[in-house]
Amino acid sequence: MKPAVILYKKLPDDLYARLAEQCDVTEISNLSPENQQQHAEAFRQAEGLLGSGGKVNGDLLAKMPNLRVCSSVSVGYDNFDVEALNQRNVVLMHTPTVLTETVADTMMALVLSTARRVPELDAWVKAGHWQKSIGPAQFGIDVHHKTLGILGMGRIGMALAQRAHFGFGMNILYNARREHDEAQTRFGARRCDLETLLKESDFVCISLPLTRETHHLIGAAELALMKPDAVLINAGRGPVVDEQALIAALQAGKLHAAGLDVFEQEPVSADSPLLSLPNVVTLPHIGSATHETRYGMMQDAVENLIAALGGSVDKNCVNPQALK
Ligand SMILES: NC(=O)C1=CN([C@@H]2O[C@H](COP(=O)(O)OP(=O)(O)OC[C@H]3O[C@@H](n4cnc5c(N)ncnc54)[C@H](OP(=O)(O)O)[C@@H]3O)[C@@H](O)[C@H]2O)C=CC1
Ligand SMILES: O=CC(=O)O
Repeated sequence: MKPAVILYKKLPDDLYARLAEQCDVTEISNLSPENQQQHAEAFRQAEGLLGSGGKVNGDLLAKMPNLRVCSSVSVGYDNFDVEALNQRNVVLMHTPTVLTETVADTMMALVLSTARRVPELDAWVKAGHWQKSIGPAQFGIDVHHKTLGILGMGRIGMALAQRAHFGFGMNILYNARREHDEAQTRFGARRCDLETLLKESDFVCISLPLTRETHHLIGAAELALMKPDAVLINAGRGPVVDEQALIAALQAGKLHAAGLDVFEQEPVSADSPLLSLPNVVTLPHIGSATHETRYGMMQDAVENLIAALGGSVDKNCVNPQALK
């Protein structure tokens, strides 16, 4: 008999067919309480869960007594209560690697668009303000040969360092829990403490996961350490930055600009002051959102689920120790 799975994400037809060949699929739009109630029996039967967005915690696990594998279409897994999964011996699979280069591209796009004011000046031209030669009021700041500080020198941090070092001749600083020799060898990157990185960087780029340790890691005190002409880029998770403190720092002119792909609340509220600050570039959490990469993530998530249901967790597994 095929294992029963709940699918809470729309898949392309070919990937759906691949999943349905191996599993008995119940497809729902999301993990809302209404869907959980309406499909209570499917949740009770399910051995697998595949999708992205929505909390997977003790409450949901209580409704899924047969669950063995969760497969997330994301690399970040802060939506999952990993301790609760471990207690229940539920394996969690995710999609690192396939999205790394694309997310680094997004971060570099935020670096360039904040520094050179691309969205702001695009709106200015389209509004008909370009009536004569531009002057200092339209100038930006250089990116090349500046110092780029990376918080979280993992897969994405390394791919960003590669772009910044080889493409833009930038000096690289980083902060991570451990030394990354490869970053030193390939990009001449220097590991430093958070305070030094914030004080010395022209661009502070966050590619950290959201954990108890990283929640509000960047608050008012940390923002105050940054140079007044520095730029903050966040493509990790919104709550790594205390958003109210960031708004206050930007409104007080203590930072040059910010480039944000992630927010404390997503979608960001339409009345957030971040949306009316001209020196803030906002994106709707599109780090990995290209056709090719999103397809690759969904493909990996399907294969991860099938492999883990079959007892194989050799790659892309967050908690292999949970396998019984
Ligand atoms: N905006 C978007 O669309 C996307 C956002 N992301 C976010 O990016 C995150 C990183 O992804 P990825 O690079 O693949 O993950 P990795 O696990 O490869 O890298 C994470 C890095 O963060 C560091 N880190 C973790 N906790 C701390 C801490 N407390 N203090 C200092 N450093 C810490 C790790 O340090 P060490 O090396 O020492 O272990 C590691 O260098 C994801 O978790 C997700 O939240 C990912 C994809 C898309
Ligand atoms: O935010 C996206 C992810 O893959 O994590």
